[in-house]
Amino acid sequence: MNTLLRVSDLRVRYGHSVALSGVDAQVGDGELVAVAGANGAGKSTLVNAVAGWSRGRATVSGSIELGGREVVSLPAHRRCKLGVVLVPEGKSVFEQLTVDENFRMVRPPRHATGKRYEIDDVYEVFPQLRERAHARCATLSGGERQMVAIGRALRAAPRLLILDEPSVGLAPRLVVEVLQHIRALVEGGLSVLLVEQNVKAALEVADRMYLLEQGRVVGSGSAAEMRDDDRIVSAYLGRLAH
Ligand SMILES: Nc1ncnc2c1ncn2[C@@H]1O[C@H](COP(=O)(O)OP(=O)(O)OP(=O)(O)O)[C@@H](O)[C@H]1O
Repeated sequence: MNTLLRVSDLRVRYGHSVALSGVDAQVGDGELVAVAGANGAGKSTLVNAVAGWSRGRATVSGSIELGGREVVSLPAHRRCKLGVVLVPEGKSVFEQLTVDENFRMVRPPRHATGKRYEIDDVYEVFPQLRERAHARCATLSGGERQMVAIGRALRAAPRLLILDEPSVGLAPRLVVEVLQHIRALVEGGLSVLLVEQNVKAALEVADRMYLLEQGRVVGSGSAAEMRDDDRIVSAYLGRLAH
């Protein structure tokens, strides 16, 4: 499998406070890689750094390669044109606009290298949104809103889709549904980097997982290996559940 994203020795500081130190991580073509860790472990900092976003004054060093090209010093909009598309945590939809209007607002970059999703293609991915095409997003369920957010990201022709906690605030049934939609996109060839608090659900769909603790990768492996990792079992799965 070709490596699409290669993060090497990534360090991120907010002022004097170190949020990530020496992080190495990869995402292969057509791979779903999850990132897990406790609150404050550095998950959002990692995916924001990959996308070139920052919620504050972050100092980033190290290497971030996309398809062999160094992108660490490129601004977010240039990375987006190269196919790095981030859906941040929270509501990334325009609530007062309809589903259709949300999709129409996003056009793929002219020289997009990722797969282009026309609006009809997005409705193929999320059939239930077709029925709600003319509904204002404010009237949708949390799960549907998350699908709109992902649909908007697909419209930007991603090569690497980055999702920061897409299941936050969703009922368990919807968590599974949203994650299954994400898995289906990966089966279609997309590469996904997924931050997910619900580690059990993430391990059902991910190919591999990184575990972050205090800004460092303390464990990584295939979903099967991580299901047996003592830290994952004790912190997220529970001995009995296991
Ligand atoms: N803009 C900022 N300015 C200063 N410190 C920050 C900033 N953003 C994050 N941090 C700090 O960096 C560390 C990593 O935060 P981050 O949000 O990446 O963790 P996380 O694993 O995504 O946590 P959560 O699950 O709570 O979202 C934390 O100690 C946090 O307080």
